[in-house]
Amino acid sequence: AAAGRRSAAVVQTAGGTKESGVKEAPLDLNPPRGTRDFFPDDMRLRNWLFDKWRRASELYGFEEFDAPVLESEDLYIRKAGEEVVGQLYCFADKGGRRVALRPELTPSLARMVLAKRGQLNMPIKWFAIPQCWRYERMTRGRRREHYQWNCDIWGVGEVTAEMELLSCIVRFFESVGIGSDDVGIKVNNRELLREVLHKNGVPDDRFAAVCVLIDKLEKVPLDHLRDDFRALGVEGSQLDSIAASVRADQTVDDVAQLVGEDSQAVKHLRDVFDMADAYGIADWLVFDPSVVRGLAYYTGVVFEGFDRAGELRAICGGGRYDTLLEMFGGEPIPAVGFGFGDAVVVELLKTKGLLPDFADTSVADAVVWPLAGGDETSTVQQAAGRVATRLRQSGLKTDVILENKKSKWVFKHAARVNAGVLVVIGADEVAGNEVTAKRLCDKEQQRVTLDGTHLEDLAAEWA
Ligand SMILES: Nc1ccc(Br)nc1
Repeated sequence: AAAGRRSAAVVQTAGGTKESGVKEAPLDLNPPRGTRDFFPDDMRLRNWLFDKWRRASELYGFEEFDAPVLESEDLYIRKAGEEVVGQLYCFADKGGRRVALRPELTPSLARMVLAKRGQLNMPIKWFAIPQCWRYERMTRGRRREHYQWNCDIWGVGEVTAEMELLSCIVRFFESVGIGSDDVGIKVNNRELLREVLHKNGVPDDRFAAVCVLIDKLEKVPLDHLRDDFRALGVEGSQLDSIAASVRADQTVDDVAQLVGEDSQAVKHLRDVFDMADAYGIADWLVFDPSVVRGLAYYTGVVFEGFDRAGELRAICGGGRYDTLLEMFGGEPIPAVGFGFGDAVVVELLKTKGLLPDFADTSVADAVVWPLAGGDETSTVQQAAGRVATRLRQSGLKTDVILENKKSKWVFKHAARVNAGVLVVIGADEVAGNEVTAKRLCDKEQQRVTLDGTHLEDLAAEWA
């Protein structure tokens, strides 16, 4: 790569060529297009968000797992015209194998479940926070990677699984100060659409592709999609009837009239809303028959978190996908899950003034300062190493001044890392097996012997 950057001025000389000096093309200091660097301040926010996601997951009894960021491309080859497949970050590796950076986690989870089939204690309730990728033409300048919290329940066909996931999402929102006035969760059931397609004579093998197109109706007018629907054999009054059935301004009763009150789809939907009170999430849920989500493999209840101000893209989304294993040649296992990206929720927190303040983050409890620079530099630096080790072994986050620094710099550094105590080690202190501990909030100080654990106790008290 370095060679690739060099534009060697090659001079033809008698008997051959030689590099006559190399003009280094400037290294591009930006991260690759569509990706992000996480400097410490960025990392503090990311860790804060991931910790909130982890706490919500563990509160609901989910176990953490992960899978490779790189998967066989075969895992994502689906024919329903999904954007996530059209933007696959895929390539041939050096062995000529077709691989892809995962655009989502669910297919990896399905592969893992299939690999361990019969050996897993069902139901499984697993969560992960994978980095997921897409390759999108940068003309739209959107990101090519994001971190997406995933929770999935496998082995439960009952609506109770949906309730666990919906309430886990709500608990997360509440844990970061977001309420049901700020955010709602639209809930629908793809089974409704399947029944409407049956009534309109659309063969079942068109269901997934029709759902992907219906999902686009949220952003694209129906007339712009008529050709795509026609390609699926759905057109004219048939299409108009289907489009009317997914209009957002309908109640569950309205769609029950359309598909019949004895419809399983209606029953499952009513079950969700009937159970919402028990889970304390009734204020969050909104029936919206226009929500189908954009993934081909959803088969049942689907849901989508949204900001009620209507300023942001969907915050999270998920649904039931009972037949996914069939796509991988396995016997189906009922499953339901959601994905929750790290971008929109941070925008929401910003608009609500709910981003955490890390100004008081304690990077270090104690700073150890060897007064180096003179003939005794090595002596005081060794003493600093011993003292820092003792403080660290006692559990105190301890920073050491690693080179000869002036006092003003040291005190400014100690303040920047929000340390509570500065332990100063001069040559005379070393000789007396002592150090000077300074409490930084009020400059009180004590000469402390290194015998016993008094230093650790004092440092812990002053940290
Ligand atoms: N699937 C996916 C992957 C990466 C980003 Br950014 N958005 C969506």
